[in-house]
Amino acid sequence: MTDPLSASHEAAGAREDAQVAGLLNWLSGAAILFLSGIGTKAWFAGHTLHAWVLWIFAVLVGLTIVQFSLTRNQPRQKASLIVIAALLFMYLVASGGESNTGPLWFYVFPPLLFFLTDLKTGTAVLLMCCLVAAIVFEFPQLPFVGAHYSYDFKIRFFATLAFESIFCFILEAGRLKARNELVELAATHEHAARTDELTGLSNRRDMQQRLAEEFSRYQRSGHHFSVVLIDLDLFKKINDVFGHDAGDSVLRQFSGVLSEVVRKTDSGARWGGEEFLLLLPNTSLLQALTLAERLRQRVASTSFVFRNQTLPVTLSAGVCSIANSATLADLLKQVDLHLYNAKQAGRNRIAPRVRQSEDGMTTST
Ligand SMILES: Nc1nc2c(ncn2[C@@H]2O[C@H](COP(=O)(O)OP(=O)(O)OP(=O)(O)O)[C@@H](O)[C@H]2O)c(=O)[nH]1
Repeated sequence: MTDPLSASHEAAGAREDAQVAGLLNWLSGAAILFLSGIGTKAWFAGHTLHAWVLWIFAVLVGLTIVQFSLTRNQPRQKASLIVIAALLFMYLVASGGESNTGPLWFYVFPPLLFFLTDLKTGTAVLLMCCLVAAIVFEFPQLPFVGAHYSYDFKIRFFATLAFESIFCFILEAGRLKARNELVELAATHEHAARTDELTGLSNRRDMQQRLAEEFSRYQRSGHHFSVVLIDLDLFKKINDVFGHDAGDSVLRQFSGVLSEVVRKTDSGARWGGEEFLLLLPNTSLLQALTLAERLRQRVASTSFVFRNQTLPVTLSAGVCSIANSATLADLLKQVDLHLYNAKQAGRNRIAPRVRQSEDGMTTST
């Protein structure tokens, strides 16, 4: 049977992905504006090559937006942005940018890295870039290195960068911890709102949502589904004779049997007091009747025990397919009517009944 808790986690994950996608686009747009603007300034200051390099980086960032809109692959977009940012900062350190101010942009790198990737990868990339910066600082005669930095600048640059990186790391670790706790809490609350406390099955509210989703899927794709409305027989008697705790125990034991009998794709919910509703996707009326009958037999042959006393438990059920109903409300009305007929016919049975005709065809009445 489908698990309401994993559904809550999936919903939270999808919401977060959508938020990150929006933020990434905003960030990329801002980066393009900055790079184009500073490139233009460099152009007018006579630093033609520097201007072209910055514009090329602006185009590369633009390409990551195009890449994401075509593939919807967020991890790949993030990886591309990390590579672009690392190359840009390396270029700024090696060339010195305008008036040797290039390394100042390096301070943008730590928070950006921790936003784009996890703490471990972010730290690894940051250390690697710092190593390259240290080599550039130490060996200004290397090819592609056009900047010379003073000893004081180098010391202060690494000291402040180390301070900023550690600070960013601690903040990000705290943010992640708080975020995980919040996601867990939200999922727990959402799970509680969808679950019946006594049996652990979905509650009526969750089932109504599932029914609405399945009905719109049926309208779109034409895939049939069926429902089974189950009522435990003479349940009041169990409560009266054995006590309310015994009744609660029967409801829990029955839920266990129900979960064992139905398929993983089916959903079962506690519909009301001692009533349960099964939603069976891609299931015809006859298939649903077969499953309901199997469940009835299983319950009738199971020993429900409470404090060493065996309790008499049987069920009656109504079954209906969406193929025989115009609307969801009509489906629920019909299945309720079938349940009523099963009760009227003497309980411990399923309605409509299945008949084997002379030509071997199976029909329901
Ligand atoms: N122990 C327990 N009993 C419940 C719970 N919810 C509903 N009930 C009881 O279930 C009983 C249902 O009784 P009825 O509606 O008369 O139905 P029934 O005795 O099952 O008779 P039929 O449905 O006609 O077979 C009532 O006594 C309710 O109090 C619950 O959560 N725990």
